[in-house]
Amino acid sequence: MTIGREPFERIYVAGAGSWGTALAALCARAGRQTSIWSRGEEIAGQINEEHRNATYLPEIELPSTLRATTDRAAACEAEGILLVVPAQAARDELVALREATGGAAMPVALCCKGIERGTGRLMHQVLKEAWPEALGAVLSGPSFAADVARGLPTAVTLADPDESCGTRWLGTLATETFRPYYSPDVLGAELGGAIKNVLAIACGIVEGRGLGESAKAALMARGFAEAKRFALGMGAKPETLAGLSGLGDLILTCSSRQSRNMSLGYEMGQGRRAADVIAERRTVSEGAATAPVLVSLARERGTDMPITEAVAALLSGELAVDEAIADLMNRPLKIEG
Ligand SMILES: NC(=O)C1=CN([C@@H]2O[C@H](COP(=O)(O)OP(=O)(O)OC[C@H]3O[C@@H](n4cnc5c(N)ncnc54)[C@H](O)[C@@H]3O)[C@@H](O)[C@H]2O)C=CC1
Ligand SMILES: O=C(CO)COP(=O)(O)O
Repeated sequence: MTIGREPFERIYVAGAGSWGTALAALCARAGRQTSIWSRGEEIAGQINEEHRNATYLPEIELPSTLRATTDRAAACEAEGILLVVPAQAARDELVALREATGGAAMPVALCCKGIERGTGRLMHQVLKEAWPEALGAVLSGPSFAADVARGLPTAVTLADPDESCGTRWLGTLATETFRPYYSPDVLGAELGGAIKNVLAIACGIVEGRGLGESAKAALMARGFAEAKRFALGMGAKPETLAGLSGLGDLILTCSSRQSRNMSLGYEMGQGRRAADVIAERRTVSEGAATAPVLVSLARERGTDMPITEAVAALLSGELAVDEAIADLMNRPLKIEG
């Protein structure tokens, strides 16, 4: 396998939130001709004129070569697209991009971490339906936008069923401080990223409620067990779950209140209603939308996911924190696995 040959030289980033902006800055600094699409004129103007995204990544000076636009026609010039809108907005964005590019066979790296409400589809399945000609890949792993934008060392998974396209993505994204590893396992990479967001809410609740470090470690380990149970049942590979996009991202997101999911859980643990916390934020907490969908999928498949069930019930207000803890602790004793 020859890694990193023939990078995509022209990149279009769909979404100018924190992660889209960080990835666009990464590509532009690596010398790629990069355009970033924003829904709003204000952010596009700021990026072009002040080289800053004051709303989503205020402390970072962006490269002056990065061009922002509100016109999806810019995607026609690209050799590769990074999709970085919230998971629930992915389908509409992909349909619009397909129209803008005339249904081109475009490499599209899916960077959002979530499962679609209503359909239970993963992002690569949404891509297949919304833009069947596109060549899908998944970029996932432990990577806070602010860390990547600052150039702090980061390693992630780039999953692509097509090895030659995958190695082109590696060559496109790799820098001295950003290290993508190739995997063919799109399903595993996506599931790890989507499920860890739900588990991070649970860890935040434990921290916010002051239940201690031992409880948090137990939750992470049992959370990982249920993530693995579900993902392997769907056909994901165990090594992907144990890797950067699975265990790696679970550790990061559960450990830091920099995570929007973890901090949402923290506020819930402090007694606030999830809906109130979500309503006052500008940024997305993907786990809140993914939790109920994941519960439905797990029930359909007969997979036991007690922590995910508890998070969904806490988010909807059906259950109080202390009741959820008591339910989890009083389950029948069983063999670990
Ligand atoms: N921020 C991070 O550190 C990381 C985020 N991600 C994932 O990237 C995805 C995007 O997250 P962020 O950029 O952090 O979110 P964000 O909350 O910082 O920004 C969201 C962006 O999406 C846009 N947006 C919102 N609704 C939209 C819609 N209906 N149609 C089109 N655009 C819409 C917003 O205008 C904004 O530009 C999420 O799935 C997240 O899990 C993945 C890795 C790291
Ligand atoms: O996915 C992330 C880090 O890898 C970011 O997590 P949050 O969306 O919870 O902030």
